[in-house]
Amino acid sequence: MRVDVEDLVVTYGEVTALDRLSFSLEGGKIYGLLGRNGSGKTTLLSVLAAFRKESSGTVRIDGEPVFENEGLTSRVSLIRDAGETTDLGTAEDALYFAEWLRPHWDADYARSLMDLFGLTRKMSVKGMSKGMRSALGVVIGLAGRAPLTMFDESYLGMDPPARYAFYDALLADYMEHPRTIILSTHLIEEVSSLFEEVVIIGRGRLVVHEETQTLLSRGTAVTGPAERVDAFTDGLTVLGGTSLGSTKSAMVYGEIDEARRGRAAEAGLELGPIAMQDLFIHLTGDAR
Ligand SMILES: Nc1ncnc2c1ncn2[C@@H]1O[C@H](COP(=O)(O)OP(=O)(O)OP(=O)(O)O)[C@@H](O)[C@H]1O
Repeated sequence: MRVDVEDLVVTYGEVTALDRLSFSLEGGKIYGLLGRNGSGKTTLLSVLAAFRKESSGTVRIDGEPVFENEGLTSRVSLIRDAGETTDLGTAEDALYFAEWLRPHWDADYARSLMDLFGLTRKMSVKGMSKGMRSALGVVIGLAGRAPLTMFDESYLGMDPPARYAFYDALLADYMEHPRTIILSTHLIEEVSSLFEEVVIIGRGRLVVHEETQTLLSRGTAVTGPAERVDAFTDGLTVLGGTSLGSTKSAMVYGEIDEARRGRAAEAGLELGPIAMQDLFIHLTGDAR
């Protein structure tokens, strides 16, 4: 599903959570939504899911306004950090409700995901651990197959094996049933390989919206003898670096053109990729 956000403002009393935010997602991809604490990610996803009304600006999904649009309710799913369920009833009740709400619900798939995460239908939601609740939310989010499915740090409560099982399941199911998926996360390195595009927000504003590969191509690790690395990176934007003996590795932000690449090779320097997390820290460092 296509998502268009234009000049979106959301305020809570004196606090401006989203500040004239604009971007468009063409849909049919897995998107990463990144931002530091309080940057507005949850607020944005809540508006996209029609849980919250915009103060001003417009939000459209497949060209339709979102708020109080009943036609979109079954097609848009937001799984929040504590899962999508209330405290009441059992896992079975939660699955039953999700099946009722989601026209694309796949009951067999839900069953296999419950097994994967070690959940049983008779468990009371109230008695579940944080990780189990998150896993139940993930089951509901995946098996619902909503054309726009959003996970708001929904899997943070899960332990690493469960999280990796979620990433694998998500990718496999997305390949079979392509849809628009937005993942908000702080675990950037764990999930960044899933993202086709990344949206980074800071202080309620857009910092970057880019294809993942394009964003990653902006960062380069320059490694070699310390004094040659320093000479090569002089005048470039250096994000940070590490040294081991006389060898140094510096992280550079910005395009390195062919001529410079040639000079690096002549100087015996190695050029390699840097992690998305490092780019994120650089891009959002003072954007709180
Ligand atoms: N219900 C609320 N009432 C008042 N202020 C709120 C409310 N919800 C969010 N805010 C404020 O809006 C801003 C954006 O918060 P939001 O939860 O959307 O950010 P976030 O990027 O999801 O943060 P985090 O990564 O910490 O979960 C913050 O300044 C926050 O304090």
